[in-house]
Amino acid sequence: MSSNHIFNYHKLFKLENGKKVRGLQIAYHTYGKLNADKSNVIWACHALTANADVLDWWKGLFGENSLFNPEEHFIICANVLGSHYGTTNPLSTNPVTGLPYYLSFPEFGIRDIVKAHQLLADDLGIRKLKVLIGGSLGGQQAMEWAVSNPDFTENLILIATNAFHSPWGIAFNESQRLAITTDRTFYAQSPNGGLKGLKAARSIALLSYRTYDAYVATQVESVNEKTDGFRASSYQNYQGEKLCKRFNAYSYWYLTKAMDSHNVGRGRKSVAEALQQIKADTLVIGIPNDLLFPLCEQEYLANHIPHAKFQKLLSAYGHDGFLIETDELTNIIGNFLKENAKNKIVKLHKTA
Ligand SMILES: CC(=O)SCCNC(=O)CCNC(=O)[C@H](O)C(C)(C)COP(=O)(O)OP(=O)(O)OC[C@H]1O[C@@H](n2cnc3c(N)ncnc32)[C@H](O)[C@@H]1OP(=O)(O)O
Ligand SMILES: N[C@@H](CCO)C(=O)O
Repeated sequence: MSSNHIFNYHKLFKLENGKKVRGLQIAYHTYGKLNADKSNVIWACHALTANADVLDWWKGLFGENSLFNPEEHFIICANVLGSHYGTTNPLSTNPVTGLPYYLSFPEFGIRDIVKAHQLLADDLGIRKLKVLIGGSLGGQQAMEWAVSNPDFTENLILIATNAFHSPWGIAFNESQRLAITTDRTFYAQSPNGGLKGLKAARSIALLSYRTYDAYVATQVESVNEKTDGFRASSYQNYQGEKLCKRFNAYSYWYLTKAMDSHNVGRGRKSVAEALQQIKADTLVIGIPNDLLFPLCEQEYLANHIPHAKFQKLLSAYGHDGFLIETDELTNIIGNFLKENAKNKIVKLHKTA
């Protein structure tokens, strides 16, 4: 049902900052079949440390018998530039030197990720998306794509994301990079370089992805006698180690930089004017207790994207709720898509 592929781009890939990537490779998954009129494409953009296998990390929303299912839809998810999961990244071999890039990898931004995915879409002959969806860094990509190519997407779903990364978000990312650079092995430039730092970085990041209540619900002690060895401590260690087993510090470094530089207003008249370029029917979803991407950021999006709808997603988890609350997301997004389809039929009848 799922197939994973590699797209090779044979020309030089020019980044927003003028630097170039030679031999760009994009790892992507597809599920289901493209229908005859190519009107069933769902494109999912992944967040910071996920991969192209959206049926794995977003199960419940994506999968057999789910809202986005391969029986009905042609689902595409591509691994982002700089990530650990198959797309060109700092551990890839630089064709010019014959050596891995590590810290010589060029800095890139959300626009470069989107530009790469547009090349992939063009190569696949995809002219229109039925749905473009993403949360967090995935939402930043989906938004940038809908701004830079407004006719490409029919329905846009933006979850727990923002129009430009906030000083608060940048400060969290910088703290994580500081943790990585205290690990001197980061500069040794080997595949395992900086892993102790990465462990600390993930521990810091989790504090922004979760909530006080989530820690109380899962990590509270059952006895009063403890003075050390707390569950919450072992949880932070475990989560840090878990990421180190599946990711690398260099990709993490560059991807947090890409998130920092996200700003749909750069090089355009303003952030508001950029958002007004969006033509897709848009649903913005915010999580009220999201510490990292607070609700005011999604309210701003909904107020500036033409005719956007806004919905709250309740979650005890905070920001990471967008990956976890798939039943509620199914309800909210399913209703939005049904309503849109109904309105389009009514419009067609009126104009007929
Ligand atoms: C190739 C790949 O593997 S990609 C993996 C997919 N990852 C992604 O897509 C990135 C996005 N995903 C995520 O960020 C996360 O997976 C989320 C937000 C969806 C869920 O987070 P999780 O870490 O799975 O859930 P949660 O915070 O409840 O932690 C549960 C884990 O912590 C462990 N744990 C819980 N409490 C403690 C504790 N006190 N001490 C030690 N370990 C603990 C559990 O045993 C469990 O371990 P497991 O993951 O090995 O089963
Ligand atoms: N938990 C997400 C980041 C939060 O958007 C990830 O690891 O990709």
